[in-house]
Amino acid sequence: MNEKKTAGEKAAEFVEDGMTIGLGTGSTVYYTIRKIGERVQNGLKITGVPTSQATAVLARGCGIPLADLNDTDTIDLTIDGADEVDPALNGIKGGGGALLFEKLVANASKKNIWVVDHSKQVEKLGAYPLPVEVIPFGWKQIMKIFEEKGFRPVLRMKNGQPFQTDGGHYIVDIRAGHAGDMVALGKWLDGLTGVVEHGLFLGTCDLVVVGDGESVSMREKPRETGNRS
Ligand SMILES: O=C(CO)[C@H](O)[C@H](O)COP(=O)(O)O
Repeated sequence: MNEKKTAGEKAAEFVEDGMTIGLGTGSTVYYTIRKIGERVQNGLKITGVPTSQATAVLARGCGIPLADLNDTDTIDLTIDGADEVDPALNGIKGGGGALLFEKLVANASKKNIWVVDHSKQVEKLGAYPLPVEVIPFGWKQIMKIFEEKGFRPVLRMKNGQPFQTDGGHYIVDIRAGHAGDMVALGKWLDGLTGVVEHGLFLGTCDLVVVGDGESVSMREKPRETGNRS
């Protein structure tokens, strides 16, 4: 069973006529976008706000009308993937390198749904390398800081060159498993000069749709979960 497909397609059912929809990036939300595209061909009227160039190309190919985030007042719903999700629906994102635009779109959205296969569910965040988006100037200085903290940083590469995000930045993947307090880690990263964004999405996700074997399950954010960061 293709769990990414079942989860991705299920989430497309939450899209309603007239909505502005944030379109995430990755191989799971791919199926959501394809399904939304089918519904658009059958008369559904929505506007999509893409979180990456790759998603814009995909959505355009599916016939979904698009708008830039700057030309959008409110996003009703964003559907996106994730690399790890804990029981409180906090997560790590950015495995595909689109974390900055994904977080901007997510923060502008009334509701956020994540689509994942069952392997993405974890008790505790941090086994997955945490992507940190940094400016190219002086990136080695930031690597040094991460090394001193024991985060074992790795500059993400593509075809022998540093991977470049759609925003023109680099990504350093760090091992944050031992950090424990992810809220404190997120705040520390937010305060580091040269760091543009990080892949900790805390309090962002309202509902996760999980492909699990033959079935799909859904979990809502527990009420006590705090603010987005
Ligand atoms: O954050 C992301 C891209 O920046 C993706 O949503 C995340 O990496 C999950 O991708 P996939 O569905 O391909 O496993």
